[in-house]
Amino acid sequence: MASARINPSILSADFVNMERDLGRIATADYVHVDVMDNHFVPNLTFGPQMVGRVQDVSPIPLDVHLMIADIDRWAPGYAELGAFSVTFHVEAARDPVAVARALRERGARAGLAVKPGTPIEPYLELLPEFDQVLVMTVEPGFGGQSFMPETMPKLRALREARARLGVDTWLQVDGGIADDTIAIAAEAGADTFVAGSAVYGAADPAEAISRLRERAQSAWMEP
Ligand SMILES: O=C(CO)[C@H](O)[C@H](O)COP(=O)(O)O
Repeated sequence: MASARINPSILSADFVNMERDLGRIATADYVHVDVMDNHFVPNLTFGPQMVGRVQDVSPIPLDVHLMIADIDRWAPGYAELGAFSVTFHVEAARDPVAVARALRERGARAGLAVKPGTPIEPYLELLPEFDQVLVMTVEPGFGGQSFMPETMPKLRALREARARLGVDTWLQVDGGIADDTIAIAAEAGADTFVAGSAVYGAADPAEAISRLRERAQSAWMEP
C-alpha cells in the first residue's frame, strides 16, 4: 500500500495567519479545507473567495470538504478553483452521481462524505463514480470532538466493496484523528486521515504529521 495520507484541517489554523499556518503543514499530503455554511452544519467558516486564496498560497494541494446545503449548485465552482479534490455530503445532494461527474469534468477528484448516522450500504455500488469516500468520525461542524469508533464498520464495508469492484477509491476519515485513534481507523481500512487539533495543537506540526503517518502505517502492517 502507498504511504498513509495525512491531511491537516485548517479549521484548527489561525484564520488571520492562514498563509503562515499553511506553511507549517508543508510536509503533509493535502490541506483539508472545511467549507461550512451555518445551514448544513451549525458552524460557519469561509466560501470560494477564501478557498481561492488558499489555493494561491498553499504549498500542498487542496482537499476541499463541503459541509454546505444545495451541493448540486455550488460544488462545481470549487473544482473550478483548482482544488485537487472536492468532497460533498450525500445528505445534501439531490443527484450525487451528477455532482461527481461535474467535479471530474472540471479536473477535480470527486469525494462522497457520509455523516456518522448515514448508512454506507446504499452507496457501495457507486464507488466507481468516486475517487474518495469520507467517513465522518464525528458529527460534522466542529474540530476537537471525540472519535466515534462505531463508524468503523463503514470502512470495512467500503474496503470490501472496493476490492470486489476493482476500484482504487481512497478511504478517508475525519474527526478526532490523533495519536491514540489513527490506528483504529487504519486497521479498519482508512488510507487518508484528516487531523485538525492533533496537528495544529502540537508544538511541532511537522513532527505530529510524521508521527500520525507512522502510526497509521504501523497499524497496516500488524497481522
Ligand atoms: O470536518 C471537520 C469538522 O466537521 C474537521 O475537519 C474535523 O473535525 C477535524 O478536526 P479534529 O481533528 O480536531 O477533530
